[in-house]
Amino acid sequence: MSAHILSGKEVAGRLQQEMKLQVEELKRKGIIPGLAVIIAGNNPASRLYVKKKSEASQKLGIYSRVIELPDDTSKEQLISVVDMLNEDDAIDGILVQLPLPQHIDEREIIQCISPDKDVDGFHPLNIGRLSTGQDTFIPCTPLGILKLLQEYHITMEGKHVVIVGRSNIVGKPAGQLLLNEHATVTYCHSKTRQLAHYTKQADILISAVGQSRLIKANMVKENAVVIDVGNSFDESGKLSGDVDFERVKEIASFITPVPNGVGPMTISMLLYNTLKAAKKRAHAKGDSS
Ligand SMILES: Nc1nc2c(c(=O)[nH]1)N[C@@H](CN(C=O)c1ccc(C(=O)N[C@@H](CCC(=O)O)C(=O)O)cc1)CN2
Repeated sequence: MSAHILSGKEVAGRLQQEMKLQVEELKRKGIIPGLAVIIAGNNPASRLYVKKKSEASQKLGIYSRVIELPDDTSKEQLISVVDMLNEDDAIDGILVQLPLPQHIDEREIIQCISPDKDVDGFHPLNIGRLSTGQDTFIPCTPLGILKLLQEYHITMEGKHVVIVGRSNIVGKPAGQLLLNEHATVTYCHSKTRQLAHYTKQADILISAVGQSRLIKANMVKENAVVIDVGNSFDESGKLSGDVDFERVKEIASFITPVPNGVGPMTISMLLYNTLKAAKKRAHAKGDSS
């Protein structure tokens, strides 16, 4: 039997309808949630993602500011934009679209974002909070995966989750998050020997490497849940995930498609984190008045 499709598009749409009501409620209290996205350079994929973020924010009634900087922006210029946004009361969430141009060390920029406005959850303080199980901004893609699993009533406790990819954006925080949900987590990466040996053991397999159709049917256990975070292009230039979807769907119990699986959830969770930041502002305003 063919796997059930985990439709990120559908779930994200539902969550956004709920969040729209929450934005309206905040506005009634005099708070307009605000999100600033900084993009440096001309990476076409990054530009598309930023456009999606800005459009989705506006659709919900979130104030959206996109700051476009040239490819040769210096580290100092970028930091001064972040500093300015840290001080701006109209902005609840700040996001620096990654990757940055090669001459800039992402880590140096991310640690300048106020942890209270770090809606990507990439600041070292927020990473520490996640790893110690404290309330924090959880990186958008891992949080999107968690919400998607929850929406389809897929439990994580005691399951063996195998993550292929160890990026700071997806792989590492996804492992921390699912560990907090009491899963047993195995990380695989580009230096892992006999990848299939591990992937075949997964109850829940998450692939986040950006390599078109890396995960073949013979690498997946019968009835596994398969989450595809990949967004790359195949040899014919078609958008493709990390998973050989057509074959793997015959083996898996649940599977995310690409597009319309994890991608829309990433965008929704950015809105969720921005609302979380704005709610804190509303709370602080209420407390002081
Ligand atoms: N600062 C950040 N940078 C990056 C992040 C991030 O979370 N924060 N993640 C990725 C890119 N990303 C968001 O920024 C992202 C990737 C893919 C999608 C998406 O919706 N993909 C679609 C397919 C693309 C299309 O529509 O053509 C899908 O899978 O349905 C959204 C966001 C790296 N950088």
